[in-house]
Amino acid sequence: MTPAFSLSGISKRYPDFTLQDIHLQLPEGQVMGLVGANGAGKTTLLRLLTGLAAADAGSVEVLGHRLPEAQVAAKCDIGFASEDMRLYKGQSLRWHMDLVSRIYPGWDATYAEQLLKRFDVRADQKVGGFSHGQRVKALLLLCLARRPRLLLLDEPTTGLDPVARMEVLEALADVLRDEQRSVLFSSHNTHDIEQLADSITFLHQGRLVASADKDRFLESWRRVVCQGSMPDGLAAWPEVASARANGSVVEIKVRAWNDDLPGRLAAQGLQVQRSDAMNLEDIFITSVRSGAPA
Ligand SMILES: Nc1ncnc2c1ncn2[C@@H]1O[C@H](COP(=O)(O)OP(=O)(O)OP(=O)(O)O)[C@@H](O)[C@H]1O
Repeated sequence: MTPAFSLSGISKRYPDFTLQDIHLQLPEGQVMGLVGANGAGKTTLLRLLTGLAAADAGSVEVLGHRLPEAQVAAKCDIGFASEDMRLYKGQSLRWHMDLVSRIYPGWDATYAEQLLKRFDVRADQKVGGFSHGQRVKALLLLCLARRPRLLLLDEPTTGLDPVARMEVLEALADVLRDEQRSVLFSSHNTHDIEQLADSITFLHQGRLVASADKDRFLESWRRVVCQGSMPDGLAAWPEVASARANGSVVEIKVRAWNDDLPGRLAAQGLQVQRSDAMNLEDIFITSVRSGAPA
């Protein structure tokens, strides 16, 4: 089956930043969450997939189309929504809907009307008067109602109040019931990613440091509580992302749990008392602070 996208050996250089040697594929029908700190390169990666930026090295294929050569064909099947996209302030949302429906043959007018109701935005209002949340919803509506095969969403829920956020997440979950549609979305909200994504891709300073099935990724991380005193060199173990002592309790955050770890810790005088799952937010913060691969 043709993947929704395939990036192979991609590099993109800016004066103060390089996205380096990215190899990444999204199988069709899957949802990938893109996680990374500010400036990690998430938007750059999304822009490469839309053809808005060109790679300096490597190859980009979207829905079987090679970019930038076949970007016109690819763009018919890609829906991209990003906060910095411009709408015509003096025109209504209805005007934008008519415009997009004339350009894209896949426009689903019935679905567009449903989204208007669900998002509670007025089609006859000029978009220049929209609040931030209404603008985000308008952009998503224009993107979703085209029924693109690949949705690329840059921070789709940033700045939304909890109710609006839930509406947007529910609309996305609806889209995802159709198994032919694939989604890559970046978010600082790790809860959204945990809720929607099948897989998680972690960028750190322009490098891809992890990309894995969500459940496997979450299972590999553990917060381990031990009794004893901190052995020398523990923080340098490859699977240890952080280690700190508080009296005779040592808390270790482990990025690659394996069953022989308790035995190896015991050999260093540490008795494992508990090992708990970690949520994505905790994993994200621990990885960024440790500055090391997830
Ligand atoms: N057109 C450009 N010219 C020069 N530098 C750029 C350009 N676009 C992005 N960069 C730089 O590339 C780096 C990565 O930016 P990018 O927007 O991809 O990060 P991000 O992970 O999306 O960040 P955020 O979470 O803050 O949105 C930043 O240091 C940014 O300044």
